[in-house]
Amino acid sequence: MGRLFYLSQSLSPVKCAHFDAKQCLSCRHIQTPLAEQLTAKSAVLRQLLHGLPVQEWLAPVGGPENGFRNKAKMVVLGAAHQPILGIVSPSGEPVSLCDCQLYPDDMQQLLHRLQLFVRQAGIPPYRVDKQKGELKFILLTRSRVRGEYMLRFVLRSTDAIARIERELPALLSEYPQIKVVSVNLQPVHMAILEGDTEMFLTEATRLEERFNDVPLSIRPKSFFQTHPMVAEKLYQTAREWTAELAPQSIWDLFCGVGGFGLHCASGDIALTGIEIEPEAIACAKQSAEAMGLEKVQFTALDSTEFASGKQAQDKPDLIIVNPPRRGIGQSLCHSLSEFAPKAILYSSCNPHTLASDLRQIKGYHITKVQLFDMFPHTDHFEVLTLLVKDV
Ligand SMILES: C[S@@+](CC[C@H](N)C(=O)[O-])C[C@H]1O[C@@H](n2cnc3c(N)ncnc32)[C@H](O)[C@@H]1O
Ligand code: SF4
Repeated sequence: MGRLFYLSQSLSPVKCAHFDAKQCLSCRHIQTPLAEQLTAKSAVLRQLLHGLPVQEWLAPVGGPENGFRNKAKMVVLGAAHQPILGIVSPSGEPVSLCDCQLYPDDMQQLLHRLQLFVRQAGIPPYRVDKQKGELKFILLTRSRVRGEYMLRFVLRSTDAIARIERELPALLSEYPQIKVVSVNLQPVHMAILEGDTEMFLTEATRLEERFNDVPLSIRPKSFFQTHPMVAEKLYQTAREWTAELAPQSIWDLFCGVGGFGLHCASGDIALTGIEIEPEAIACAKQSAEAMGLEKVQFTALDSTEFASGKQAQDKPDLIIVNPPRRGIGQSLCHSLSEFAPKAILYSSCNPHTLASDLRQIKGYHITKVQLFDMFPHTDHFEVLTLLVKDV
């Protein structure tokens, strides 16, 4: 593999007091310098793709070692008079992670302020053991381009909404960069993070983001990449590889809010984006409109059904797939082999399912593989792979 490419170089490990105290073990490799982590990830990837001929291994792409993460999912713990936003440690104690260094400084500051907000509003944290209390999680997402926030309260019932609304004006005047506030109702006593009902407490319902020159939107239920700096490079790379192929038409399957397709499309290229979550599709449509793209169609559908259904008759030159961790599976691998587009661009956050899917797609050879370090300090990473049809 070529030289590592970093936005910032670091040879010494990052220190995290919570990790050292065994309070939070999420970053299991945080004591290893980032460059070494990436070398180890590259070795894992090579091992998993062993036996698959790869023409070119490109240099892995990394970012800064902290301050990169745009999304915080905080469990609300403690009591109404002393709430804690964080996690339950492996030894069972509540730990505040408002100072987690993965978040930018301004986000850490806001998390501390939100801890105070919960206290001032007097909202009782939900107690899993007693099945009592109201506030389960606080979800905070930051748009990098504008430094703006989407704040979501996950509540057991509507009982605490009046208390949130009472304290909200003071919070919003102190933090005008909070643009979207909503309540998500999750009434079930289960480990799931959020429920179906979303109630907005602000007029705005989406956060504006921009990667490279592409405007993107973040809505409560739309998937969005959590490492903007590396995601931006991932999309840009997909765009450059696509330009070399000069396709007339593209499918972007599992398109989310459209990041890949919108980077790769242009006025001349027809783009079809397919995604299961309607909120994400609404965002993608809005971005396409803002970009003035006309030959674009985004539809909320199951990707596998779409690819195996009648609508699949107009076969594209390029199919982009960016599935969840489970991969695309046998049926979609089969459909891709049958459609036989000129090329397939597969971006994966799980190299295990990627390796098994690649072995099931027939009639293609892998021309490029590049690792993107989207999840520093963990075992996870993103991989972009280009498959070109055999002649
Ligand atoms: C890893 S995310 C990628 C999203 C997008 N490509 C991006 O770059 O942000 C996977 C996406 O697949 C969507 N998804 C999950 N199952 C799906 C299915 N069966 N058909 C279509 N989309 C699905 C999820 O909602 C999610 O938006
Ligand atoms: S998630 Fe934050 S607090 Fe936990 S180990 Fe990583 S850096 Fe430390």
